[in-house]
This record gives sequence, structure tokens and C-alpha cells, in this order.
Amino acid sequence: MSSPSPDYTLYLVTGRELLPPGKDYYESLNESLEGGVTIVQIREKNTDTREFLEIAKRSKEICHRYGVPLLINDRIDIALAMNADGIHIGQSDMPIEIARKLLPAGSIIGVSVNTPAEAEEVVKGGLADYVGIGALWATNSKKLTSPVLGIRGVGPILQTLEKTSIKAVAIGGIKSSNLLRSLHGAVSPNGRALDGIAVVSEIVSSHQPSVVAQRLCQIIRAFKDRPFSLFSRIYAEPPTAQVLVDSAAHLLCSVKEYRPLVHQITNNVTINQLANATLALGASPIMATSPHEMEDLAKIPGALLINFGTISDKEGMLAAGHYANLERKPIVFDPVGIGATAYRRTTANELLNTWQAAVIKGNAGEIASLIGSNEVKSHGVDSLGSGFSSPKEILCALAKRERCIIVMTGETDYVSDGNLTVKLSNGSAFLGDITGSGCLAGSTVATFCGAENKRSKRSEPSSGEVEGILAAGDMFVGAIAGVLTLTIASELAAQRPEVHGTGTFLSALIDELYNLTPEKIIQRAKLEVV
Ligand SMILES: Cc1ncc(COP(=O)(O)OP(=O)(O)O)c(N)n1
Ligand SMILES: Cc1nc(C(=O)O)sc1CCOP(=O)(O)O
Ligand SMILES: [Mg+2]
Repeated sequence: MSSPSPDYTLYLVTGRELLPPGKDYYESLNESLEGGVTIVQIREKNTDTREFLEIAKRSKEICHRYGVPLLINDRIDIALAMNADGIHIGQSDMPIEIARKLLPAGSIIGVSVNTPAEAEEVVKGGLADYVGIGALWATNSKKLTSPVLGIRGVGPILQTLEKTSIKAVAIGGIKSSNLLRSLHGAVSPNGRALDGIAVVSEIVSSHQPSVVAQRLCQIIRAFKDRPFSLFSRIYAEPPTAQVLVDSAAHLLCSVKEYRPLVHQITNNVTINQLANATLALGASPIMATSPHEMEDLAKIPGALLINFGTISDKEGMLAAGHYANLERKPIVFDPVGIGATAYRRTTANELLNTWQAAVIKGNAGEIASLIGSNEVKSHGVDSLGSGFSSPKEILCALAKRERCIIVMTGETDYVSDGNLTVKLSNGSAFLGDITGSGCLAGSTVATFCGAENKRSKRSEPSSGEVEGILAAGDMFVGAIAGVLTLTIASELAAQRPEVHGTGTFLSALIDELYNLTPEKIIQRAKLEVV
């Protein structure tokens, strides 16, 4: 294999047919390199050998001026004839054993993979320098012969590369607009991330390829600098329960001070309840569902709750999440009743493949369905039985897979960021008897995540400008605060003399949310680090 390893950060695969009218190919290549492209592959699917050779030779001259290696797609004869730095081969191209023998020592060889089994073959062979994983998203630049992976299809492939030196890039439909989500989502459970991304149209079809390349590079480099600090603070040592309770309690002051806009797409059963709870805490609710207003709403700081309740607004949910990711607003996802129907499972997958949630909240049945466990069953939107025997392990695994904070609600609540898990034991039994208490938890979590996001951007202005993050602030604390607030308010409401049943409880609950203070939270919180 070649050494030293090339820089795969921004891999340009050429596509002359996609150049904008009037744009010269060599001019475009030059500008792309100026913008920061780190490796180039010449891909000519319908060009005569003679012309391909000329293009490859001239392209190599240009790339080498920038110290960038040049690879050839498919054609070993061309690579040999112009002494390319390497080749890229697909599953039906020249076998890598033969390619490695034919090419000079030290040549870079990349192989396309679409499944973990294909990646395992590459690992076993021990002859490849990198894999091109695709297609990540749908693309118009090539007629695909394998299924689109979606963001969550990449992790299992990257898992096969753990403990190897084989590098990995993803390809297919990657744009500036989905790049952050692509990088953050495409990570193996043990944290093996992509080494770079490969693009055709985003750069080639631009009139200003250097500007586009520069933007892409900036985002990838920022991600590489901090790939794992997603939505949770990295603690030098594990925080104590008291530190977590104090931080969560004081976040209530930020809710009142910053009054984040909490955009909530929720089911029509609970819409009024959620809006009132948000207002009672001091934040500002908006319950908009039309896809046409999502871009504008995402620009207002705060958080987005997507509770897919009756799933009547799927297009709005897709658009809202997409724009929230772009604006680095935290998304709280509540996959209500996901186990109940195949449509719910497919929709949850589609949503989670399209945007990156900061927090996923569910009851034990919903969490079981998300992780594919039979240990806890559900009935409609309700969870049955006594829960998981090892909730910590289940929640850590799901947090690592989905790369976000997981909240599991029930008689006892849990919050996990994949490393740290806390158990929360507050709450009145009345919560189990009213409609939408789980939805309320999603709403209070979103309210505190919105406040934390706004607080963090205000108090550390530079963190809000970092290109590589999807939401500033500590969403782990936001999630804990959201759960504690609701459960403690429910205990206080249940104690009120005027509460005789669920009707009076519900209005007392809104009153207690309204009157809650950090001191009451600190006094009553039952939080254990598990
Ligand atoms: C970096 C990178 N990854 C994947 C491919 C696809 O190669 P292949 O499967 O051989 O398809 P064609 O590009 O030959 O149509 C690639 N070219 N580059
Ligand atoms: C060349 C290529 N290979 C793919 C694969 O899935 O293996 S997708 C693709 C085209 C990628 O183009 P764009 O960045 O314009 O979507
Ligand atoms: Mg090929």
C-alpha cells in the first residue's frame, strides 16, 4: 500500500458533463484546487481513450502544482500510460489483486463499497488504501446500481474498518446543505468517522468552484477537529449528581431570560397542552406545520420539537428538521407509538435519515422499537411491562448509534449521552393517567434545549460560529432539566388541596410549571448517575 496516506478531506470526482455553460473544465479544476480540494479522480465514462489520456495528463499537471494526487476512475491502462497516482475501482471493475500487481508500488487504490460485506472483503484482501462508500444520498450525477444507503447505512460499513488503516470517504448527493448531517451521522458505534467526502456536482456544476470547495473544506475540517462533542459537554471527569442537578435547575433562569422560540410540530391531541406548558415555563411556543414556513422559522433561535403523533405533516417534519440542522438548532424527536405500525417505523427511519436529532425521547416500548429489541412490548402508544433489565446498556447503545441524547420516560426516567447515564425518580402517578404526558416531556425537553442553545451562543459567541457543530450548548443538561421540570411540577401539583382527579391535576400542573424555581428543583430532584 502507498505511504504516506493522502489527505482525503475533500475528494473531487470530475464530471465534465455537469460544468455550467461556458465554464472551461481546466479552469474549474484549477479553481477547485485553489478552494482546497485535497485529492482528485478523473471520471470519464464516455470519452475516447486518446482524449481521456490527454485530459488525465493535463489534469495531473494542474493537480501536482497544488501537491494534490490524481487518480483515474476504472481505467488502469490510462493510469499506467500517464503515471497516475492511483485508481478508483468499483465492484465490477478490475479485481484489486490484479490492479495492485499492474500498478507501480505506492499507487493509491480505492474500492467502492455499498454493504458491510463488501467492506469486509476489502479489509480481508488488505490491498486497498481507501473505500468509497455510496451512495449516501440520492444523486442525479450517476445512474445507481446499488441502494441508497442513507445516513444510518454508513455506520455498519465504517464498523468493519475499525482497527484497520483503510481510509473512508462517502459519496453520492453530498452538498453543503447536508454535509454536517452527513459527517455527524456517518459514524460507527465505536466512533470511527469518515476521513473525507467525495463530491461531483456540488463543485463541478458551480460557477465558483473555489468558493464551494472552501466552504466544504471548512466544515469538514471543523468536524474533524471535534467529531465526538456532539450535543453534550466533554467532562474532564464525570460530573456528580449535584453538579447536574444545579446546572439543570439554573437553566430555568435561561428559559425566562432568553425566552427561546420552541417550534413544535405535534399531534392535535396535545397541541394546546404543550403550548401552555411552554408559555408557563417562560418560553415562546409556535405550533407551525407547513413546509413553506420552515426555512424562516429555523432562523429564529430556540429549538424544534418533532412529535410525530398522528404523522399528518411528514413533509413539514422533513423540511423543519433540515432547516433546523442548517441553522444549528437542536431537534428533539418524539417517535410516538413507533412500534404500532410499519408506516410509523418507515417514517421514523426516513426522518432520522434526513436530519440529525439532538435528543430522541420515547417510552420503553418506543425505545425498544427503535433499537430493534423485543424485551419491551408496546400497545399503541403505550409501553407494556416493567421495562428493560439493563436500561443503561440499551440507552448507551442507542445514543451511540443515533449520535444524540436519549431520554426514556416512564415511572423512572433515564437520560443518556452514550457515556453518561442518569436515572431520575421524580414524578406523580397522575402523569400516567392524563393524555399526552410523554408529549409534554418532549416539549419541556425542547424548551430547555432551546434555552441552553441560546444561552451558549450568547455567552460564548465563538461557539455559535463553529462550522462543525449542529447545536451549540449542552443538550444532556437540557434534557435532564426538561424531565426534572415536568416531574417535579407534577409532584407539587398532586399535593395541591384543590386537586381531586386528573382534570384539576392538569391545570394545577400548568400552574406549578409557571411557579417553578431553581430552588424547588434543587430541593426535590432525585437524580442518580448510573
Ligand atoms: C470515491 C469514489 N467512490 C465511489 C465511486 C464509484 O465507483 P464505481 O462503483 O466503480 O462507479 P463508477 O464511478 O465507475 O461509475 C467513485 N467513482 N469514487
Ligand atoms: C461517482 C459516484 N459514485 C457513486 C456511488 O454511489 O458509488 S455516487 C456518484 C456520483 C456522486 O455525484 P454527486 O456528488 O454529484 O452526487
Ligand atoms: Mg467504476
